[in-house]
Amino acid sequence: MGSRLGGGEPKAFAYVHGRSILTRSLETIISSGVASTIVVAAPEDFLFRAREEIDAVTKKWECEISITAVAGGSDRAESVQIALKHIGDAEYVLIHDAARCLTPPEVFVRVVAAVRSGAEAVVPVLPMIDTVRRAVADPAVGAEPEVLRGDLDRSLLRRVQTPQGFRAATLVRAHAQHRVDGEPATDDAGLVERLGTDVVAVDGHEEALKITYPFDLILGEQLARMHDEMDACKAARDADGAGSDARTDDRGAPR
Ligand SMILES: C[C@](O)(CO)[C@H](O)COP(=O)(O)O
Repeated sequence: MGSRLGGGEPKAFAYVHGRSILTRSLETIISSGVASTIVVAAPEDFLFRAREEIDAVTKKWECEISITAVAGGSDRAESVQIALKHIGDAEYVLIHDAARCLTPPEVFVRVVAAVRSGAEAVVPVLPMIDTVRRAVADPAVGAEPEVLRGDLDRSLLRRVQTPQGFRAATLVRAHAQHRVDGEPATDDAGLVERLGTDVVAVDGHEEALKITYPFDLILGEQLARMHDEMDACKAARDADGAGSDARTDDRGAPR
């Protein structure tokens, strides 16, 4: 729902330099060339809107891959479980946060290469750059204020992004287990890890930021503007130069 972003509607429909977060995510996935089927899990009341955006993207890209929208569940895990019922007999599946709509296509390609070469679960990661400490309630005063106890060794910690890639059967098994144990989880790779399966890390990308708070939207807007302007410059150059591919921009997007 994107309540942390504010704005009163699901964040997938917030605009980032003229295109919605959902549209930008779909376009990136299409341009990465890795997907044969895309399933969008959207809040039930916004399914119509999601389908309108899907239709527009499909038309713009003359896209032949199947893109469907399904009503999501009450939380992230339930939405993924519902979406997994719509992937047909796919051998591999990627789970992506629409909110990471500026993820460069190369990250999708890296994740898919790793699952194709045998990893059961793959996540893009970045190093920790801040000092990280554990917060505990101050026993002297109750829950607030919290006090900090002990450094965590940041060289051993990673910031985990999406798309997260899986052998489909492994992810289905992880979610079946989750339905039984009910342990909270903030991502899919965490569920797979609970099966005792290794999760492999590949390089993530700073531009794959998760648009969560209003500040992220400001940052995303600037990044998107920069990319869109670069694409427009390239288009203009291509249009000037005979013989070059003037039909697509830097990311391969149709004009
Ligand atoms: C999956 C994720 O993006 C990995 O960092 C993150 O856990 C999603 O968190 P959210 O609270 O569901 O946005």
